Amino acid sequence: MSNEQMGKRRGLMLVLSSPSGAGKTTLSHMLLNEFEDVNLSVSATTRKPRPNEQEGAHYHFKSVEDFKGMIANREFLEWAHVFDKYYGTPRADTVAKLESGEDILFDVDWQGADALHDQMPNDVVSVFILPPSIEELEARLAAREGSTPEDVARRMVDARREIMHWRRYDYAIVNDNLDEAYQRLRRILLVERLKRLRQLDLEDHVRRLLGEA
Ligand SMILES: Nc1nc2c(ncn2[C@@H]2O[C@H](COP(=O)(O)OP(=O)(O)O)[C@@H](O)[C@H]2O)c(=O)[nH]1
Ligand SMILES: Nc1ncnc2c1ncn2[C@@H]1O[C@H](COP(=O)(O)OP(=O)(O)O)[C@@H](O)[C@H]1O
Repeated sequence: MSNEQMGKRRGLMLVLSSPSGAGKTTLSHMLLNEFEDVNLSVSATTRKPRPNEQEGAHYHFKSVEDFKGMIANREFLEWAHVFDKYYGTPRADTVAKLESGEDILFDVDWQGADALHDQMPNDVVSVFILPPSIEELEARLAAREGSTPEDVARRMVDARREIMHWRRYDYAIVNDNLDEAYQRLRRILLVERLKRLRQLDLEDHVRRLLGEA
């Protein structure tokens, strides 16, 4: 069985975190463009859909009552109350996607990353994206469309707080040269797919090797 003929595999949960401005969105888009079997996690939320948003594509839209019922039934891997709305990662959807061999990309802060790891320790692969320097991080934030000096200053305070948690992650990538950083990210994905526990055909393969089938 060569790598190209790799059999059925269990998907993985690729959890990316970074301080705002370090390049997480840019790197995520590159990965989603290259790999059609990697998709962004679809959260549930109590906020109203915007005109261009479709149920199940961007979010699963829920009433507050339904969302609270789902919390009580432990239907979320993790959830949070943000800007007066609820957001959460549905457990059953996530497990079904992993079982169908799909990789799921999560763009969450360190607390979300921790919660996902607690619930799914064998499925989460976590990566922290670091900026090359504090000056460069500030320059990237300032260069973003619509950013104000107050906004940049606030994000820089938040950035230091987020960076302090970098040791919790399996991998860290310094996003200096974008192409180099992306190559590292895709190598992490490709090698993690080869983990023994994710190659679901191996048990049968080895049984056949040993003449036990
Ligand atoms: N814990 C948690 N936070 C989430 C989830 N989905 C979105 N968020 C957070 O909710 C906030 C709003 O999400 P965002 O995508 O920026 O905005 P929206 O699409 O305008 O609602 C951000 O801080 C996200 O990190 C989720 O499934 N779990
Ligand atoms: N390696 C890089 N070199 C230079 N600019 C970058 C690099 N990576 C990202 N950027 C730019 O920095 C800004 C912030 O990146 P973005 O992906 O939006 O960050 P985040 O999602 O972490 O907040 C964007 O304008 C993006 O084009």
